[in-house]
Amino acid sequence: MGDSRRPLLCLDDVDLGHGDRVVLPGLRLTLRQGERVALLGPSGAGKSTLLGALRGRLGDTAAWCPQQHGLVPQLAVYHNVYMGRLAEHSALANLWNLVRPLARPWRQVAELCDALGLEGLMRRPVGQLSGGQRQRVAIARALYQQRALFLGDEPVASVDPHQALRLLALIDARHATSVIALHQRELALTHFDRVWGLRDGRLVIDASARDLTLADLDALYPDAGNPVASASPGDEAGGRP
Ligand SMILES: Nc1ncnc2c1ncn2[C@@H]1O[C@H](COP(=O)(O)OP(=O)(O)OP(=O)(O)O)[C@@H](O)[C@H]1O
Repeated sequence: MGDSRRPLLCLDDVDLGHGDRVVLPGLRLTLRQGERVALLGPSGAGKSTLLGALRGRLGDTAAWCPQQHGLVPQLAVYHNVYMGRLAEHSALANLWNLVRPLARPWRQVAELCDALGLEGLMRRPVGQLSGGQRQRVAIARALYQQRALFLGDEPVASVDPHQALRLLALIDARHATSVIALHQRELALTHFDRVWGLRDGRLVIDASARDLTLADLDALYPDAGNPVASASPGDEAGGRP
């Protein structure tokens, strides 16, 4: 299925990193239209580095949900979500909106907040929300951007497994193509079309999800054989057995 879809972006022997520091040398991969890709790998493997590079190349076609959320704690949920499209409005409209929210964006943000279980929190400063609620505000802001493609750096890391599924379904409903970093291996197999797996600076898995097993994904994690060490990422994500 993957190969028949139109390539949106191809990396062919590209070095990715930060300044002089190469993290992912000689990377080769193709992102295809309509494909949902799970990006897996241990901490420090280069998931954020790869997402940053995709984001740089895809530009305004991609909605972006960063790992650190980038929310302004003093501002209300509404204003944080509205920031997703700040650049589309004039400075005057943005200033006015800060004092007195504009009717149309308010309705659109309210709809998103309802869908994300944030109803009643539109006026609440983000600094007063729980970690899971902040995560959903960050997703709302990315959805509000209304782009064709979604790039997410662990957007479902701090929610329970049931909620993770709901959030991924919401992302899917609004974006045909997505690349999402996550630690929940089962979700990667059940919810995505393709898995990219990074380890030791290399893309060691680039395969259709239906051709992979949990054992294949376990091999990405150097501590997979050690129950104490391997329990921690899943416990944080709430999704590993
Ligand atoms: N701004 C930066 N400057 C230099 N090196 C960086 C920078 N950001 C990340 N790195 C390094 O690049 C490597 C890959 O980091 P990256 O954040 O891409 O990994 P990750 O897989 O997203 O990790 P995590 O799951 O912990 O978020 C790490 O060795 C990290 O120290």
